[in-house]
Amino acid sequence: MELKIERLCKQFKDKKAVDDASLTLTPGVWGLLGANGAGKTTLMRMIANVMTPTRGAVCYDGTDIRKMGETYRDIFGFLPQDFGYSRDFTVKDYLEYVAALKGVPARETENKINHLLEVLTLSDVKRKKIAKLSGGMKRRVGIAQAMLNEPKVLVMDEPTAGLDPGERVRFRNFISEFSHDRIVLISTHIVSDIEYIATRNAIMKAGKIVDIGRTDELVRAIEGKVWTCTIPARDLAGYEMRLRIINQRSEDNGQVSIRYLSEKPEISGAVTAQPRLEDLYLWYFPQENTECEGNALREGERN
Ligand SMILES: Nc1ncnc2c1ncn2[C@@H]1O[C@H](COP(=O)(O)OP(=O)(O)OP(=O)(O)O)[C@@H](O)[C@H]1O
Repeated sequence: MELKIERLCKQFKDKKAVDDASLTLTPGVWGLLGANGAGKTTLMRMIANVMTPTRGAVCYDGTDIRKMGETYRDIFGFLPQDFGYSRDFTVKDYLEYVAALKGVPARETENKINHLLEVLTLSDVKRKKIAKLSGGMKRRVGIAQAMLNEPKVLVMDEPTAGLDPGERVRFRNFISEFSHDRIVLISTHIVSDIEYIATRNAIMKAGKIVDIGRTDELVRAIEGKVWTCTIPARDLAGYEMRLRIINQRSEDNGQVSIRYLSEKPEISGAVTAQPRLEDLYLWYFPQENTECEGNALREGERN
């Protein structure tokens, strides 16, 4: 099974949102990484067949998805950045409605919904209106609707946005299991969410796919460029001006341990560290601030 993205382009007036992107997705979890505006959402919408490419094609096992019609809908699941629902829908009503739209056989619907509600810890709110749920719960309802038809190809745009650390860990385990024999494409700003589960990654910059590979292959590009050391806290501001500091942690005695990207050690006593996907991301996108939920989770997981 493969989903082949062939020289895909999307032009919005004078903006090339996706520029000649080619990528062959095979079973497993794929991370789609890119800064804001890189073109991830536009690419995913074309893969979901809800946006027409200006040029190029997406082919599922050799057939253009635009020619597949309902057959593609049956094997495809999509979590858009904002999924639409009527304000009056309860979680259960909404999932039943989506199941019917997706042609899930009526006799299987209840079991499938209950299973997803349980795994996504939504069982307690199944009779609540979606509009009244927290952001993280709404996101999980979105994940459930995308997975109702047990899709062969599952595309999720920022699925972990708004999930708390525990929910993210459960999500990752669930997706890892689910991805066996299926293609799962996930875009996220929380790099650590992808790092743990992605079989492969595609990196997108200014509409182009600039790198594709397994995490260990990709991070080889910055081998010897990630450093760690401990410095006096009072010197931190000075180093922040000169170095690309990825992470910092206050230690006892007014010290701070830092992790930074540099061609050379720059600070005496610094040692090289094993590069991670987040380091690579910051190498590609130096202006991005990844000081977000993902870092908090990673620190917790290290301890
Ligand atoms: N309908 C549209 N009309 C005009 N420009 C658009 C449209 N949709 C997206 N763009 C532009 O295309 C570029 C890529 O946008 P896109 O939303 O695909 O990026 P992204 O990587 O998903 O970013 P984010 O992470 O912020 O969602 C951006 O410059 C965006 O402003």
